[in-house]
Order: sequence, then structure tokens, then C-alpha cells
Amino acid sequence: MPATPSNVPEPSRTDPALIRNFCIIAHIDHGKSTLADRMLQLTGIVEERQMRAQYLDRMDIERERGITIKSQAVRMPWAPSDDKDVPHVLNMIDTPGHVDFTYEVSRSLAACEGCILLVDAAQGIEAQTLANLYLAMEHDLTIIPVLNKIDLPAAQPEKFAAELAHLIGCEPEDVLKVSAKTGEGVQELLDEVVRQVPHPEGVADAPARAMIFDSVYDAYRGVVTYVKVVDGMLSKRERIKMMSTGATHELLEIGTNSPEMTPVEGLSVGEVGYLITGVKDVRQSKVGDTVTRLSKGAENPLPGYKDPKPMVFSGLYPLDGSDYPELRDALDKLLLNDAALTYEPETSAALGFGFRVGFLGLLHLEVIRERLEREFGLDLIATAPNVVYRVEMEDGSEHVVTNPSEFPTGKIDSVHEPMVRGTLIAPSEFVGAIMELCQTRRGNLQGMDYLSEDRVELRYTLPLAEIVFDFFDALKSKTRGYASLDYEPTGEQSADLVKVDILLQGDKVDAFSAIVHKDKAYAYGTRMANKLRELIPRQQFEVPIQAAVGARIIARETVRAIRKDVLAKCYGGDISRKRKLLEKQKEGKKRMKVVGRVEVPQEAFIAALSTDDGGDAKAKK
Ligand SMILES: Nc1nc2c(ncn2[C@@H]2O[C@H](COP(=O)(O)OP(=O)(O)OP(=O)(O)O)[C@@H](O)[C@H]2O)c(=O)[nH]1
Repeated sequence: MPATPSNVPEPSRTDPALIRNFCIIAHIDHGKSTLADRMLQLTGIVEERQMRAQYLDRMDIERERGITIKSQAVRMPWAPSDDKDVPHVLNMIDTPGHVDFTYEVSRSLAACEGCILLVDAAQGIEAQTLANLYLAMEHDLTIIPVLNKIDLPAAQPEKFAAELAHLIGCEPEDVLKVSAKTGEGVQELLDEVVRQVPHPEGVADAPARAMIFDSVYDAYRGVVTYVKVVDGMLSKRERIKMMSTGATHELLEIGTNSPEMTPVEGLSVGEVGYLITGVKDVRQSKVGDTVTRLSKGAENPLPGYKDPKPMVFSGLYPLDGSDYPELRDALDKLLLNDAALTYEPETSAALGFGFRVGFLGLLHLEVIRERLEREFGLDLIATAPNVVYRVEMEDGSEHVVTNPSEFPTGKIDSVHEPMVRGTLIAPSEFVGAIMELCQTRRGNLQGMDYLSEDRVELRYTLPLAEIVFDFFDALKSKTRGYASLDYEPTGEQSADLVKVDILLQGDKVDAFSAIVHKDKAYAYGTRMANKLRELIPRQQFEVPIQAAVGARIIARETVRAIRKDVLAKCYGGDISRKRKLLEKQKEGKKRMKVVGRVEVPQEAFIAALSTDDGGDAKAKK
């Protein structure tokens, strides 16, 4: 149960002039969730004894990894210190922090008039601070610069206040200094939100238009849609229309979060809250879409809707083939809550039945995989992630390739790969290492700026394929964790890309096919062949392992023949013991995949697939 607000009564109808919609943007771990917790406490909507760390991060994975994946909106009453009699309504929108979820961040920002730019006073500006700041500037938000963690002994508030002031063009003394941990300065920060953030402006008597900035699936209530009412008003029980699809629904419930769901009669101009319509799938209620009334609805949607587009694909296969139906059901369930996830069935000669799954990025992939394994108890093999290629053929036809094994054969005119614009920030001593890394990843330096005397921002264009796999790990190890990276898609380029196949005894193992740059084909081929030679147990016959580009063999290894006699050690006559050993061997065989005549243990696939692609970082796990 929410506590009664401590310092103010809730206004009965909210005058837009008293509303402040804001969000907190920050680099990962700079303390956004902790600051949100303090605000919930200070405004009195969560009592001390109910407080648990990161109140707003509800998913288990979020809590464990300490990251925010889905955003939430909370309504808090606040009377500023210099105007105790005027209760304001603060709507705080917690945004996801990771690059993969940039579109959600952008939608959350579009629902706000101002933002708190939170920077760790011991770390300074990082790549995502910048990426989020640019997004906030694109949305014309008022920006309140804040340094957090001033209680830390390592904090350098003066240095980083200057850096922050320089970046956004204000005075260093305008940078607020807080500790989300101790609560120091947070009250003043709330006052500043009321003072600096403009109130929402909309047309109260216009046809209703509300922007969806989040949509989450709840097992009991169906989809809960978070909106900001930009114009007009939405009321309980009326029929509403989703403007991108034309789908209509009845508004079963409308309310605000403070921080638990609290039903209200309606939401008026400028307000932020949730809608429940009974739909069961978040794709019927998409982030960025506009909600209007069915009768006398708005003509034009609010700007800025776009469908999330998967950037990275991976094949997911159950370790045990009989788990296939469970995997499908689990993906169906996750899809209810994730409009960005796509999948279709796929079969692999090596791995059996599975799915080709599309993700926004690598973190998205990891989160989904972990949820499948943890929440649904599935053991999975994931193929190496790949990006989407566009192949133009000489006859003018075009192929979109999301699975390397489907790369077209025949006369190829050109191959196009997705590109990203990357921003890297690091202490200047690591500039050389970063440049070297980006060079090996086919990066192009676009510019470089000093943020302060010893911290540098580097801007690169890079092929997405070169960073999806292990770039973060490589960057971390080369800069001892001091560099940060953010990237956004920026079109495509044509490149000299080829498909490398791996063959066992002359049979292609589709799961190991990869599309790589021509100059890296040889390295990829020899590395995989080598690795497989170590991983594949000897069989009763010789097993050649080859890497090929088209018909040309570029690498070859051989697993020598042997007959593994499990009874060899078992001299003496205990027949039951012998039988046990043979049974055990049979068990082991069940976990073998047969490619042609060759038996490959599952572990070999997993080990081979979990390697890095560039050769300069360790395997992920
Ligand atoms: N000493 C100190 N630690 C803090 C402060 N604020 C946050 N932390 C710690 O910093 C870590 C990261 O804080 P979070 O609030 O999870 O960071 P976040 O920005 O929400 O992280 P994401 O959700 O991953 O974006 C946690 O261990 C917090 O306890 C602070 O003011 N002082």
C-alpha cells in the first residue's frame, strides 16, 4: 500500500501549470535508480520500512544485474520549499540505460519537458551520458546537470562540474551536487525540478492524443500501457483507438502509479499515467504510437512513431530436441512483453529444430537468453550473433540475409552491411589502444575532442558486425574498464564480404557458417578448424575438418581415427560394471549430434560457438 504523501494533499484535478514531467538520464551505474528511490522516499509515497533498493526495477534480471530494462513512470506530490502551500505533481519517468534500448529512452524523453542529467562524481561524463544528452537536446528538454555520489572519497566534484558545465554550456556552480545514497541535496534537486522544468503545454479541449512511451505485460491484467496525454483528455470506459494500426479497445482502467497502480476517472492534458484495455500482447499497444478516442478522435498522430527493428540475429536451439515446443511457448510468452523481439522457426542440419531470433542488440540477446534459461528452465545453444546483410545479385534481384547459411550462391554484385556511429570516451592514455582496436574492426575515425585535459571523446563509424560480438569485452580489457561506448545505426555500406563454411568430412555444418570480411576469412577459417579439431573426439574413422569460401578450401585440420574402448580399463569379470559403463556410453551418445557420419558432442558446438570473432578477446563465458 502506498503511504499517504507526507507534505501535501493531492490536488483533485491537476492544473497543467502544476505538473512537471521529467526523467533521469545517466550512464549505467551512475545511480539513477538509487536517486529515484530517494525521491520516492522524500516525497513520501514509499515509506521507509517499505523501501527496498531499486524499488522501480521490478524484473529479477534487472535487480540482479543492477540494470533497468523497462521504464516506469511514477507520480509524486511535491511542494517546493519556497512555496509550501502549492502542491505540484512530479511525474518521474525512469528510462532504460543501455544502448540497445535507445528507442525506449527516446520515447520516454518525448513524454518529458525536462531531465536530470546525472553524472557520477567519481567517474565523470561517459559515452551514454553524451548519447542521452544529445537525445534530450533533440527533444528540446530543459537539462538539469547533477553530480551524484559526492559522498565517495574518490569523488572529484569540482573537476567534473567544470566538465559538465563546459559540455552543456552553463556555469560550474549551476551543477547540483547530490548523494543519492545519503540523500544529501536531493530535496534541493526536487525544488529545482519544479523551478526549472517547464510545465506541459497542450490543448485541453482538442481531440485526445496520448503518446505511448512504455507498454508492459502483466500476467494478471494483460498489457499495461503508459501514456502521456498531450492534448485533450482520456476517461474510463470510453473506446480508444491506436492510430498506427487503427485497432480499437475499451478503456477498462485508467490510473497513475504512486508508486503502485491507482485507478482514476481520467487523465487530462499534460498528465502521465497508465491504461488497461485487456489486450494480451504489447504489439497491440506499441511504444511511440498515439492513442486517441474512437469517436471525435484526432486526425493526425503525434510525430515520431517507428517500429523497432531487430539489428542482431542468433539461432536458438534447445539442447534437448524434445524441448522445442517449450522453447516456442517461452518465446511466445516473452513476445507478449517485448515488441522488439522477432522470431521464426529454423532448422539446422547440425542443431536440429530451433528459432532464428532477432534482437535490438547484444544486451537484448543476453537478457532474452538468460530469461529463457532461468525463467523457463531451458538449456539452449545459441549460434554466433550476426547482423542483417543485403545482397544485390547481378541479375538485379536482392536478398536480405539474417542467417549466414542462407547467404546466396551465384553471381553477387554487392553485399551491404549495417553501419553504426560510435562514440567512445576514455582517459587519454588509452587513445592509442582504442584506435588500434577500432582499426582492426574496420573503423573510420570521424573526430576526436578533449572533454577535459585527460579525457577524450573519439567518434568512429564502424560496421555493426564488428562490434556486436565481443567489442565491449575487447574494449574493456584494452582500457582496464575505463572506456565507455555508445552507438547508433547510421545506414549501410557495401563491403568485401564472403561466407566461410565449415565442413566435417565434406558435409557443411550450417551452424558454423559466418559472413566475414574477405581479409578475415582465412583467420576465421583456421581458428574454427583448429578449435573443432580440439573439441571433436576421435571417431572410428578419420574426420577432415575444412574451412571453405565457396568451393575453395582455405584451411584444413584432421581428427585422427581411433576406437574408444570404454571397457579397456575394466579387466576382471564384473559383468554388471561393464554393462553400466556401456549404458553410460550410450547416454553420452544421446547428447551427440550426428553430422554426416560424424558424431559431435553438444559441448563442442557450444564451445565452438561461444568464441570471439575477432581473435583479440577471450570467450564470453
Ligand atoms: N557511494 C554512493 N554510491 C551510490 C550513490 N548512488 C548510487 N550508488 C551506487 O552505485 C551503484 C549503481 O547505482 P544504480 O542506482 O543501480 O545505478 P543506475 O544508474 O540506476 O544503473 P542502471 O539501472 O544500470 O542504469 C549501486 O551500487 C549504488 O548503490 C551515491 O550517491 N553514493
